[in-house]
Amino acid sequence: MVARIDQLAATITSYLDQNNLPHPSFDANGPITLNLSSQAECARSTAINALQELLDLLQGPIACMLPKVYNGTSLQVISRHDIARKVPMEGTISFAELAGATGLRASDVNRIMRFAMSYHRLFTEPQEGFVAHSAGSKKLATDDVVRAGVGQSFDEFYGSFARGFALAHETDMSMFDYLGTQPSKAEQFSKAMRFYSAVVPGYAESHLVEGYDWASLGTGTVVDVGGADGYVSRALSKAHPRLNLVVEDLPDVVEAAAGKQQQPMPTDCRIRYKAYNFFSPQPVASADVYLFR
Ligand SMILES: C[S@@+](CC[C@H](N)C(=O)[O-])C[C@H]1O[C@@H](n2cnc3c(N)ncnc32)[C@H](O)[C@@H]1O
Repeated sequence: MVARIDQLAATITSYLDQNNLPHPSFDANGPITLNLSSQAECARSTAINALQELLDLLQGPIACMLPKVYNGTSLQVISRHDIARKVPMEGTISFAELAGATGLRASDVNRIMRFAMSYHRLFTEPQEGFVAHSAGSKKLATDDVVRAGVGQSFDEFYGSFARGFALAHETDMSMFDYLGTQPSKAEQFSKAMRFYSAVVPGYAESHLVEGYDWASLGTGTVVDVGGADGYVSRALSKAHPRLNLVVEDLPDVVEAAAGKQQQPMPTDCRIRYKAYNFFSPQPVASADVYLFR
């Protein structure tokens, strides 16, 4: 399959070269479309299908079942605050200036923009802390039809997921309040979180456990905010038994989790459970880490 993709890419490249057309690029001055002949266009769509199949094969059958639209928050924010038009056509603007222009916090702007850069290939960061356009973000800034399409998809449709849940379930409650009234659905939600971490490779808690220098915290305190039944904290505690862990979640979840803790735990495990609503002030002051995932 890879040889076939190579061959198709060569067909496209040779058409572009022969016709003096720009090669695909996310650079701010890169082409938005390739203007291919019907034969080269056929090579392009065949290559895309083959690459998609290769990607699916490498990601495996579970990833093929998962929705692709959960990661729309950065596009929602970019659209709602018209960020593409706040970035200059030439040159850069700092994250801090973008924060000032949008009224958002600089740390939020930083995370949202970097996510859009890596996931959607919108904007670039040519110098640390400074944003410039990519081909996609420049198009978003200059084409009101593209802006409308992104706004409709991510500010209107994506933004109504929460209310959509309430309508679908004929309730005025938020999803988590609703789950609190439906034990079997709450159990499904809790298992679904295990599904993501145990079955979907990129979400495994091992990345969190192995990706940070937890040992440097010694007997420090880690608060696992919205920690569900504490499976992430248990994995952390297993690898770093000296850590003190506090799992915080809504009362129903904590109650159910505490019930499960009758199962044997490692004797040196230091995990406490605390009922807490994260829209209220944090009750555990001065922890070393507040974990939110
Ligand atoms: C997406 S799950 C993530 C669970 C876990 N942190 C993980 O990494 O799998 C979100 C968690 O936040 C909890 N949660 C939702 N609203 C909350 C609130 N207002 N206060 C505290 N926890 C909340 C849910 O009960 C759920 O366990």
